[in-house]
Amino acid sequence: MSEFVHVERDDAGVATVRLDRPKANALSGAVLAELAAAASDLERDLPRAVVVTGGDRIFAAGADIAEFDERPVGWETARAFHRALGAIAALPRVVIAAIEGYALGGGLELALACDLRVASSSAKLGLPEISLGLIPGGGGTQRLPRLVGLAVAKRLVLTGEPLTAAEALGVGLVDRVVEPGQATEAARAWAQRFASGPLAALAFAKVALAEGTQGSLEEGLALEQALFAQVFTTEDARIGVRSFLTDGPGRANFVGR
Ligand SMILES: CCCCCCCCCCCCC[C@H](O)CC(=O)SCCNC(=O)CCNC(=O)[C@H](O)C(C)(C)COP(=O)(O)OP(=O)(O)OC[C@H]1O[C@@H](n2cnc3c(N)ncnc32)[C@H](O)[C@@H]1OP(=O)(O)O
Repeated sequence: MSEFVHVERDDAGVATVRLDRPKANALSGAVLAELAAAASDLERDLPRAVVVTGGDRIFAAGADIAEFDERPVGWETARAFHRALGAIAALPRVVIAAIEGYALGGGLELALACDLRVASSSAKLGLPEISLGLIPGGGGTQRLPRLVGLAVAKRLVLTGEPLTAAEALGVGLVDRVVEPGQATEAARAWAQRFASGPLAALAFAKVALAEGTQGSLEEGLALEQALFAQVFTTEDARIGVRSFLTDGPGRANFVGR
C-alpha cells in the first residue's frame, strides 16, 4: 500500500501518478521506493499514456534534505534514484509532467524524466543543489542540457536560480503553460490525445529520439531507418495509411479496432 505515491487509471487508459507527501513532496527514501514501485507497476501493466503530478503548491521540492542530514547519500541510493527516473523515461508510452508551484532539484529531475511538461503560470523550475553545496544527482546535469542546451543548463545549475513558467516555456523546458490549478487537468487532456493515438509509433519515436541522439549522426540515422522499417509492419501503420486514403488526414481510429 503506497503512502506517498498514488496511481489512478482512467477509462481512456491514462495513468496518473500523484506525489502526496506533506509538506513539500520532498523525495525521501520511502518516496523513492514507492516511485520505483509505481514505475514497475506501469511497466508490468502498461497504460496508454501517463501523467505525473504533485501538490497544488509544490510539484516536488527535491530530495529530502533532512535525510541528507541523517546520512550522506550513498552510491546505491543515488543509483536507485537514477533507476526510478530511468524506468519512467523508458516507458514505451508518452509521459507528461503536470507542474503546479515549485519543481526544484530532484523534483525538476523527475519532470525531466518525463517526455513533456505542462506548468501553471505560477510554477518555478530550478536546480538549487549548488546552494546546498551539492550538484544535481538525479540526472539534472545530463537531461537538462540535452533538452534546453548547455548555456541555459549551465546557468540553472551554476546559479541555482529557478525559471518562471514563462521563462521555462521560452527555453523549451516546459511545453505548455496554463492557468494556476489547471496543470493536471490540461496534462490529462493532452495525455488522452496520446492515449487514443498510434501507441506503437509513439513508442518507436521515443526510442529513436532518446537513443538515436546518443551517438553519431550516422548511428542515429541507422537506428531511425531500422525503426522506420519496423513501424511499417504495425497494425497502427496499416490503420493510419488506410484511413488517410479513405477518409483524409487526422481521422484514423487507433483505439477502436
Ligand atoms: C528520490 C530521492 C530519494 C531520496 C533519497 C536520497 C536521495 C536520492 C539520491 C540522489 C538524488 C538527488 C536529487 C537532487 O539532485 C538533489 C536534491 O533535490 S537536493 C534538494 C533541492 N531542493 C531544494 O533545495 C528546495 C528546498 N526547498 C525550498 O526551497 C522551499 O521549501 C520551497 C520549495 C521553495 C517552498 O518554500 P516555502 O513555500 O516557503 O515553504 P517552506 O520552505 O516553508 O517549506 C515547507 C516545509 O517543507 C520543508 N521542505 C521544503 N523543501 C524540502 C526538502 N527538499 N527537503 C526537506 N524538507 C523540505 C521545509 O523545511 C518546511 O518544513 P517545516 O519548516 O514547515 O517543518
